[in-house]
Parts: sequence; C-alpha cells; structure tokens
Amino acid sequence: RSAGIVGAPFSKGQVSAPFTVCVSVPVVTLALFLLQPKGGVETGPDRIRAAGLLHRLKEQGCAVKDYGNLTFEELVDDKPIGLLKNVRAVGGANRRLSEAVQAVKKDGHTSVMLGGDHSLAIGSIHGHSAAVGELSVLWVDAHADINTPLTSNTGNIHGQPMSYLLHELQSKVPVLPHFSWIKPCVWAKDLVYIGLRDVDPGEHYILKLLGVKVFSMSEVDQLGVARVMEETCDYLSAKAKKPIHLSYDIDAIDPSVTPATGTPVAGGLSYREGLYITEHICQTGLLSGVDMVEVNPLRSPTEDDVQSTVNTAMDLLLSCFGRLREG
Ligand SMILES: N[C@](CCCC[B-](O)(O)O)(CCN1CCCCC1)C(=O)O
Ligand SMILES: [Mn+2]
Ligand SMILES: [Mn+2]
Ligand SMILES: [Mn+2]
Repeated sequence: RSAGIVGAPFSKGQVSAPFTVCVSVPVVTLALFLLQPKGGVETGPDRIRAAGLLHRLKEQGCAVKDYGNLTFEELVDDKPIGLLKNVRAVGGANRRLSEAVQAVKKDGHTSVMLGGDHSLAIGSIHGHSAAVGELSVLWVDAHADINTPLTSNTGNIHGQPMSYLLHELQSKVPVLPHFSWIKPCVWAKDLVYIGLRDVDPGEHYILKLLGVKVFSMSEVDQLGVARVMEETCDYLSAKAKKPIHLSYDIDAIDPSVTPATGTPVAGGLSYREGLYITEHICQTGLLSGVDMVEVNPLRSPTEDDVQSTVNTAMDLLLSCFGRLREG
C-alpha cells in the first residue's frame, strides 16, 4: 500500500453564527474559547501529522509521500450569496484541492486528504474521479452533507458538498461563482452513508427521492456494525467493483471520544465501530481515496479531549492502510 497525504487547512465551509454578549470579561473570555469560531479546523492537518501519522504508516509497512499543505488565496469581497457564505473561497479552494488529489492519484497513491471542514470533499472526490473515472463513495458522518444551496438552513457549504457532485441533483444546484469548474461525478446508486443521526428535512427528502443507501445510527443499532459493513460491501460491489472513496467526518464518532469537532451530535459510533468500518473497507482492496475531516482542536476545552480526537482520527487512517487490532 502507498499513501499520498494532502493537507487542506481550510475552514470557510462553515461559519459559526456571530454572537454578542455583554457580561463580565472572564465569562466572555471563556465563551470565546469555548465558542471559538469554527476556524480551528484549519489546524487539523498539522495536528494529525504531529500525532505521528506518517511515522506510524511507515512503521506498518505503508509507503508514504507527504505532499504538504495546500495554501488558499485570501479573497477580499467574498460577499454572501443569499444564505451561502464564503462561496468564492470554497469554490477556489476545492478547485486547487481537486488538482492536488488528481496528481496524487496519478502518482499511484491512495489519496489521504486531511481537513479542514467537509466542504473539501468537493475537491477531493472531484479530483479522485478525474483520475480514476467512476467511483463509489462511502460517507461516514453524523450528517448527510447533501443540502443543496436552496435547502440549506445555515448556508454553510460543509453541509452541502454531495449536492455539487451528484449527477441526479444538478438541476437543483444554481450556478455559483468559482463553482463552474465542478463536473458532477457520482451516481446516487454509488453512494452509501453510515452514521447519520442529524439529517435536515431537505436532505431526508433528497435521500428518499434518489433512493440513496443509508445506514443511520438506528440501522447500526439494529443490525450491528458487522452486518452494516457486510451489506455495504455487497451493495457497493453488486454492480461493478468501482474504486472506493471513503469520506470520514470525525463527528461520525461519538462526541465522548471525539469532542474536538465543529458539529458534535450525541449517540455516535463507538471507537471500536469506527475502526471496524475502516478495517473492513481496507480488506476490500478497493480503497482508493480517503478524507479525514472536521477535526477542530479549538472546539474542545481540554487538551486531553483534543488528543483523544486527533489520536482517533489517526487510528482510523492507520486501519485504512492495513493496521489490524489483532496485530
Ligand atoms: N446540516 C447542517 C450541519 C452540517 C454539518 C456539516 B459536517 O457534517 O461536515 O460537519 C445543519 C444542522 N442543523 C443546524 C440547525 C440545528 C439542527 C441541525 C448544515 O449546516 O447543513
Ligand atoms: Mn463542519
Ligand atoms: Mn460532514
Ligand atoms: Mn458531520
């Protein structure tokens, strides 16, 4: 196995609501720390590297090439478009990421995109597909991230990436500046979700309309993770065995394990279930690209919580590349 690492320190796919408080300074200071604008997510790539990802991958016999962190140009007048925030910045960053991931794939590696927020899946999946053609997507997340710009109730593009990529939704996506380079590249039948537990009404409508395969946390409880993975792999390989793009949002895991993330939701995957998913996907031999996003060190009050989040993200990636709990 060989991994090509791309860091994408980008956080404009989400903007926390501005808040005004008029209370004593210490409380404001604490509040600012606790409610830190979700900007901390751009420190994710370096925190995961600092945990020892590259060294550990090499230790387990995986070839590794680190392509470094992308730099994104600061746009000055990126005015909102309706509810949509940072549209031009998100479009530009993902265009750059798409080119980077395509290059990593052309070099023969399994791409590893370290986020940054989940809007980056636009560029990661687009670039992956540009290199390998049609692919399957396994989206592990508390959220479906399939709002269109018109169904989103926040305007945050980290809740919308799949809508720009699905062939079947293109009639529902308006023309946006810096987004015209995106060619839809995923079929609804090639998309599977695991871990959903916070799905907006518009997203639920879209998932039902397109007949997307979903294993929400209810199915994880009902079937157990082993059966979920058996059915996921059968479903993905029932037709052609397409290369798999695994897009892992760390908030799929329960916040008791990974609290340092922007949009935590109770009742998530255990550490063990999270690992079972990546071990199983690795064993298919079809894993061709992976995203690890939404690690946000600033969103947790204690360093221990940050470490738990970062180490879990690293462990999930190590098991994508063959690490087994049995040794
Ligand atoms: N669906 C949400 C959350 C998206 C999370 C993005 B991810 O998965 O990358 O972290 C909105 C969630 N919604 C906000 C209002 C209260 C109910 C939940 C959105 O903003 O679209
Ligand atoms: Mn996010
Ligand atoms: Mn997500
Ligand atoms: Mn999420």
